[in-house]
Amino acid sequence: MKPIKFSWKNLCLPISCINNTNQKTTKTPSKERLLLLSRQTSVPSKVYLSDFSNSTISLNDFSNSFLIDIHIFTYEELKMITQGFSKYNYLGEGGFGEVYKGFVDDSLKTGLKAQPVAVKALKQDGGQGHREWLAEVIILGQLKHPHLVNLIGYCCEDDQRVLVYEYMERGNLEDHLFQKYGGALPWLTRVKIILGAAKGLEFLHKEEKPVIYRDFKPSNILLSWDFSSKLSDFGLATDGSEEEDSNFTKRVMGTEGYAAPEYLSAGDLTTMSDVFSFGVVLLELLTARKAVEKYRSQRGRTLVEWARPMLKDPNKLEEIIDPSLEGRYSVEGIRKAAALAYQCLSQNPKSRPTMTTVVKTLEPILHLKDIQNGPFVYIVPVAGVNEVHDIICKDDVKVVKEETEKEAKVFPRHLPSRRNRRKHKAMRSRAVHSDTTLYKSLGTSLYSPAKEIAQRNKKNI
Ligand SMILES: Nc1ncnc2c1ncn2[C@@H]1O[C@H](COP(=O)(O)OP(=O)(O)OP(=O)(O)O)[C@@H](O)[C@H]1O
Repeated sequence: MKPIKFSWKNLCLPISCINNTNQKTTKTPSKERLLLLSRQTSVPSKVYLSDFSNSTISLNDFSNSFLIDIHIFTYEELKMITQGFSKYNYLGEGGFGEVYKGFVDDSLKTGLKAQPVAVKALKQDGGQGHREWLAEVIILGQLKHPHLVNLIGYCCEDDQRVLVYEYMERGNLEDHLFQKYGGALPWLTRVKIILGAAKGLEFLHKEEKPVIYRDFKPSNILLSWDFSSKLSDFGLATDGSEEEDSNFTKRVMGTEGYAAPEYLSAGDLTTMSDVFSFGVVLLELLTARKAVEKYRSQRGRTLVEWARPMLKDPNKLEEIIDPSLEGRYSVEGIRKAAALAYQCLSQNPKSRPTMTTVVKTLEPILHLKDIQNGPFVYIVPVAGVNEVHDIICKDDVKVVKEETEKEAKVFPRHLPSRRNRRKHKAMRSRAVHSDTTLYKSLGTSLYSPAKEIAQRNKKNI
């Protein structure tokens, strides 16, 4: 069930639209600044969302010198690369509009790398969509980071507003976490995903004018082939420059179940609101339960209300952890992550950690080796060694050996029956493959990245 969304997408926004010449302008504070910027030829300055409010200046009016590597497409070009927005290229639909896969190369624009792209076309329902589109262009056009989805270009033609992003092979986290694709996400993959998203948020918060993302949730976390995560959907983000417009900042926008209590009750929007939403997503990753599940009784309606009291109690914690992990996780890692979620979900924004602290807390969890029934134990038994040998390296084998010896000492006489052994193997195999893949992608001491790159080039991924 889709959570209710309250945003510009369903509220009318009293902000000027670009190219809207009928707009009544009571003041034009930024017009001069924008004209000045447009004439700059050397080092481009940053522009902020407020530069466009109450202004009749459009993005097209100045040379986009402030945007980094952004291409301007015509609507015809986008139609061509998506084969006429064909249903075969359809990726999905959000509040902004429909998303289609396409392919670009330098025959379309000089210097454009050959790559698949995601083309997001604004619904033609007028109103707030322009502001969302503009926020994406202004913010993602100027901020580049490995954990923010890369904006490749845009189209602004008559009423058409379209965004072109790098294509993310594995879609969004929501579909993986809530099992649209089947199979549970392994523990280390979850940690890798949430750490990447945390780094994206940290980067936004550390900007000179901190960017508040405002819509942190699994469907806005996109995943690449190796489960690297990137934040997308900056339509609700604000760069803090709109503070003076109380109508704008006090209006509550976001997605039900993720918004911070002080923002919901008083409209107080700070970077700590994002930290609260981050805590909700971390909780979703630990429990594989949705932030809002309508079928629950009124008392425990939200995930936070239900789970937060159990996060600090090691005995109760086990009760809320995603059962499909089947115990294959680091107990220490789970405890640290749960304690972190607890802090992020504090009612008092001042008690929440900054995203820098969040990143520092999560990073070591990725390297904890106390994974129960983990991949290292699996690959030793007689059957199956050869089949996984190709995907492991020397150091893996060393760890495997140590783990096996440790196990043999602790449980010398309780070997599993033949039937159970087989069951065990089948249960583990999924995690073995995925977590070994993850170690590879992390480039830890367990894996040599050069080998992977050579393999990928061979497969032409
Ligand atoms: N860059 C991308 N690469 C691959 N798939 C994408 C990309 N951007 C969006 N999608 C897919 O397109 C669909 C719609 O995404 P979109 O971001 O518009 O909405 P949403 O985040 O699902 O919902 P909402 O707008 O309510 O937040 C989703 O299935 C998403 O995974």
